[in-house]
Amino acid sequence: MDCTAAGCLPTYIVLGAGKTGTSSLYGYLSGHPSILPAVQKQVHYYKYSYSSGQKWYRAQFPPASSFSESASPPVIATGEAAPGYLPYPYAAARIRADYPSLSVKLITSVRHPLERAFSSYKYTYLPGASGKKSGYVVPFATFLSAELDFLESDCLSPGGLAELAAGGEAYGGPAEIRPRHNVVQGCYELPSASAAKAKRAGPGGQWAGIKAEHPDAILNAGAEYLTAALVGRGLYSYQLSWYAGAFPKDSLYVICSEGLREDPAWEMERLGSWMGIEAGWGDWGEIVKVGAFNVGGGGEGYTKVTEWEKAGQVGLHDVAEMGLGEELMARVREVVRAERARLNEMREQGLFWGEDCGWE
Ligand SMILES: Nc1ncnc2c1ncn2[C@@H]1O[C@H](COP(=O)(O)OS(=O)(=O)O)[C@@H](OP(=O)(O)O)[C@H]1O
Repeated sequence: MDCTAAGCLPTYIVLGAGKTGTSSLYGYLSGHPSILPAVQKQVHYYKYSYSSGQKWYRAQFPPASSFSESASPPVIATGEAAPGYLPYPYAAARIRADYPSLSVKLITSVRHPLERAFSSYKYTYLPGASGKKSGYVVPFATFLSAELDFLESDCLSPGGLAELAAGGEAYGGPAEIRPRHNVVQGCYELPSASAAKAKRAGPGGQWAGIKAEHPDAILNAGAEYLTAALVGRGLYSYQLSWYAGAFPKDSLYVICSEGLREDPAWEMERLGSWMGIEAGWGDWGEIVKVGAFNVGGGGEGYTKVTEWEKAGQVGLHDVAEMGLGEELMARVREVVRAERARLNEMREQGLFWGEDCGWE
């Protein structure tokens, strides 16, 4: 471990994309006797608090005296999970700069992009969840359709916003790991010259048609960073490619959130052994019995645990409830198929550990 008088750097970091099961992942890891939690799940250092400095960051984790390789069981790991790291290439560059020996273990969970999008949408816009602003509540299908148009025409097209925003100030990292696509920032967030160049208003360009038709549409309710890119955040492969470029192949572990729902003990055993946690040191089966974290979102939902019996089909929504017509559903499936194929291609190149998530 990298410890100084100021404290220890985490041995693992969960790179969240938002709404992909990271609260459970962090909750289970923190439940193991060989892994100590941070002072809070969402330290957010590499996104919001980098200017606080590394001394501050080290103080977010237990001191060196808390770890011992000779204890029984050994206590050898600590870490944090943040929903906002994966989509931002500057987070990859910052993490790399903080770990010159590239020794940190990077874990991310990916979830069926449609389920992820609906979870974000519900969390922010549905009555009760949003309730923050009054106005026209844009149906999920309308958001999706507008975003798919935008992805095709402006964002992912050759020379589009995602490419234009790769590198440059938004990134700020070394040239050799410069991303080829910066989807979330480039297409949804930067009020940049690149957006103007592509003749979009940006940010919010994906909503141009919705704004014109419904001037009272609620667009920026609450966690806008989660909802501006309902589909874009689920294009994990583009985001993972920065980490794959910045770290050795065996530093990255990708877990399917569907696996974490269906057989959490097995998933955690596999992940634990990749992290160097030996089988006899703790009982993952017992640890995951606690339930599922952050089901249905809400406030600081990442600390909320729902017993498995009450959680129902965690992370599986009724497609009928989403209100997508056949044509839109077919478009979504095409995007999901392409994303699954890109992830599998990276996996086959040995870029990260994990399995095909089997998304349809
Ligand atoms: N064990 C397990 N396996 C798979 N999926 C799970 C699990 N536990 C929680 N969840 C679902 O993950 C969603 C919350 O994700 P996050 O914790 O990453 O959200 S956040 O971005 O930190 O707010 C949230 O999805 P929704 O309920 O659809 O909102 C959780 O239900």
